[in-house]
Amino acid sequence: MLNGGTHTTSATIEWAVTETIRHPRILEKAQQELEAVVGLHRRVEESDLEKLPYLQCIVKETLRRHPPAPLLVPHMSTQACKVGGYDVPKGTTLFVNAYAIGMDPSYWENPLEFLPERFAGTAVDVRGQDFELLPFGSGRRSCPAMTMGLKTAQFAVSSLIHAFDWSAEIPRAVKDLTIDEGFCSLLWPETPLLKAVATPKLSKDAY
Ligand code: HEM
Repeated sequence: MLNGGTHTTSATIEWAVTETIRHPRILEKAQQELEAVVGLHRRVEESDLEKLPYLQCIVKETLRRHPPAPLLVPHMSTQACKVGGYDVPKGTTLFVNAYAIGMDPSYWENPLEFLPERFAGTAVDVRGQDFELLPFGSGRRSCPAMTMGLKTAQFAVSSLIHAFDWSAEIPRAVKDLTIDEGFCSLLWPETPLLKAVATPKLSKDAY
């Protein structure tokens, strides 16, 4: 429970903040939404999250582009079945490649691109009902804490980009920042992605 809940959530937060800082256009759009909903005189509260659709798109896109558990956890077939024309005997260990599903160009246009807008105005969600996007798995053994994971990630990401302006530390240019992925059952940033510089942007009494 502790392992499954901590690294998955922290990887989501790290990827989301990194992608947002790498794309100044996305950072600016998210900050505009936050300023309109929350303002500059207090910090984000949990009750604000549902009023932040663009922020929700950023977290969804993060879970598509960098799913923290790209192969979910191993499953086992409880009975013999056929999948995609292949016979799967009872008792077979099965891996679901959620990473490949989220990158499938027949479902996702320009899948390598980090583009939160692709979720605007669509009903596609991350909760296991839409099979083109399965960062939490699906069915009986899907993540039992997906709501908690989502809310925690949304809260942390929105708090960080609302309370601070972000820039990448000179001399590394923003465009050169690597997003190489490391994999050891979970999908991690291969190298520390950013030495980011945070500049407070709220009124002093908000901190
Ligand atoms: C963004 C955050 C999270 C992501 C992306 C995530 C993802 C996943 C995935 C992919 C699975 C396996 C599903 C499958 O194989 O079908 C899983 C299972 C699980 N997760 Fe999460 N998770 C997150 C947060 C959490 C949190 C916060 C907790 C606990 C507080 C948690 C507890 C668990 C547990 C206990 C299981 C095993 C369920 C079972 O075997 O029946 N997860 N999670």
